[in-house]
Amino acid sequence: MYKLTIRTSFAAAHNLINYQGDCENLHGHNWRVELTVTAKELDKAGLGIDFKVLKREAGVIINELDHKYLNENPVFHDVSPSSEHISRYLYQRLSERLNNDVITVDSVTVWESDNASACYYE
Ligand SMILES: Nc1nc2c(c(=O)[nH]1)N=C([C@H](O)[C@H](O)COP(=O)(O)OP(=O)(O)OP(=O)(O)O)CN2
Ligand SMILES: [Zn+2]
Repeated sequence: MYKLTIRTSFAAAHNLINYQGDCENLHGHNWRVELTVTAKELDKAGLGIDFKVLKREAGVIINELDHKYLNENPVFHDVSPSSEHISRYLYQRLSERLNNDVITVDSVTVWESDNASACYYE
């Protein structure tokens, strides 16, 4: 088995809901996202999956969040747009697009600062 990881990022605004403190107010982050997939086997070029494909597929989903107010996204209407929920959302969307007989999304880690991240995996 192989684990492959790509990194990307997006900038967005949010406010936590059902939270008491500064973060209930509108503010923003430059979130960094790490996507890790497992590959059962390699192709003839020695690749589990081309990093270009991972970046492209992650980009499709990330672009929907980039420079947006996350609380306005229907996904986060009833769910606070915490790093935990963002990582779970990205995991689910990317699993739909990438999982096949060879490739499985392993985890999505979302960093909201240099020192704080949330990782979702199943
Ligand atoms: N488990 C989580 N905790 C917090 C989340 C989260 O998504 N998951 N989010 C926040 C807020 O988004 C907030 O913006 C972060 O605030 P804070 O930790 O205070 O970040 P700062 O960059 O301001 O760091 P400090 O140096 O601690 O001021 C909060 N918690
Ligand atoms: Zn925040």
